[in-house]
Amino acid sequence: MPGLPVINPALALTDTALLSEQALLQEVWLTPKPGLVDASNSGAHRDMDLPLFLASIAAIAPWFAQFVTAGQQAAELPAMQALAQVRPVGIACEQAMFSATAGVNSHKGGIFSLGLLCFAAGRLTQRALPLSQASLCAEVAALCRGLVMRELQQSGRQATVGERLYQRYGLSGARGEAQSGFATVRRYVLPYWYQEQDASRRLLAALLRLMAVNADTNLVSRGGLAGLRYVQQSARQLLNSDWQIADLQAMDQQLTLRNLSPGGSADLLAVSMVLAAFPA
Ligand SMILES: CC(C)(COP(=O)(O)OP(=O)(O)OC[C@H]1O[C@@H](n2cnc3c(N)ncnc32)[C@H](O)[C@@H]1O)[C@@H](O)C(=O)NCCC(=O)NCCS
Ligand SMILES: Nc1ncnc2c1ncn2[C@@H]1O[C@H](COP(=O)(O)OP(=O)(O)OP(=O)(O)O)[C@@H](O)[C@H]1O
Repeated sequence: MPGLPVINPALALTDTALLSEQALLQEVWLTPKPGLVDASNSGAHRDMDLPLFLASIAAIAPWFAQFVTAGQQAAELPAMQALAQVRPVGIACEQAMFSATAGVNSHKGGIFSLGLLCFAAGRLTQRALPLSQASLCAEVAALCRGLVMRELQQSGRQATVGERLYQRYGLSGARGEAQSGFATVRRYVLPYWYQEQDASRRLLAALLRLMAVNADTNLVSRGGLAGLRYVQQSARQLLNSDWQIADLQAMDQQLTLRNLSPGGSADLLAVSMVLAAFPA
């Protein structure tokens, strides 16, 4: 696939920030992705395309090292207090994204999840602890302990999509997934990572696995619970078959027609790519 950058395994143990940037690049170039922005089309999106995503990634990329540094600086704080140290960095990074995209939300979810991973990596390395899928996910879970209760259950706020969908359906979205230590990624994606030999097919299979199970608030905000169910069932059907690229292209058309975009699963695909670079 033209333009698809490849993660250099030699970086895996040393640079979570660089891995995060490469994961975002790989995610957006990966084609065909149902309903999402990719190299062929903008899926269900009318306000975004590949050049906008590349501009957004260029704006976000320098922040990943800031998340790692913030983690190193907050290494000695108890996990529950450390989250407050990373949030201003996350918000500044979101602002850099919105400046680069003229106000379009291209990567809010990705910034949140990858920012937490980078912050966790900084905290662990500063304490001379080994980086692994298990240690990174446990650290993110510890950082986010109580987040869903504080920000979604108790606050009662309905300012963002995620806050509204929690009040309405009890979906905890990106916060819930982080608080669980990326349980969806650990349970449904990483164990099957090397089942596919071809790099691009491996990523597409991982995306299908995510779409089959993830309670993606992007899908619910665009198509209600029926939209979420539709995507989960379509992905499950493909996973139970000998799926080919043409099947993903057909699914792309169906999701685009229905205005459905699994943005949360795209974010978790990037998280999966970063984690897959580390030992279990
Ligand atoms: C928590 C955030 C994502 C709030 O957004 P919101 O309330 O709309 O939440 P919601 O979960 O619905 O979705 C946000 C985005 O996450 C992604 N997402 C949706 N569902 C899921 C899911 N199940 N799992 C993972 N990601 C998901 C989508 O891309 C979506 O657009 C975030 O914007 C925030 O609080 N930002 C402040 C910066 C910050 O705290 N950073 C800390 C670490 S960097
Ligand atoms: N390739 C991709 N294509 C589309 N969305 C993606 C992609 N990769 C990640 N995402 C995630 O999807 C989210 C954007 O989804 P969406 O545009 O549906 O949200 P929104 O802007 O809140 O809603 P709307 O467009 O309905 O106003 C981003 O936060 C981003 O993290």
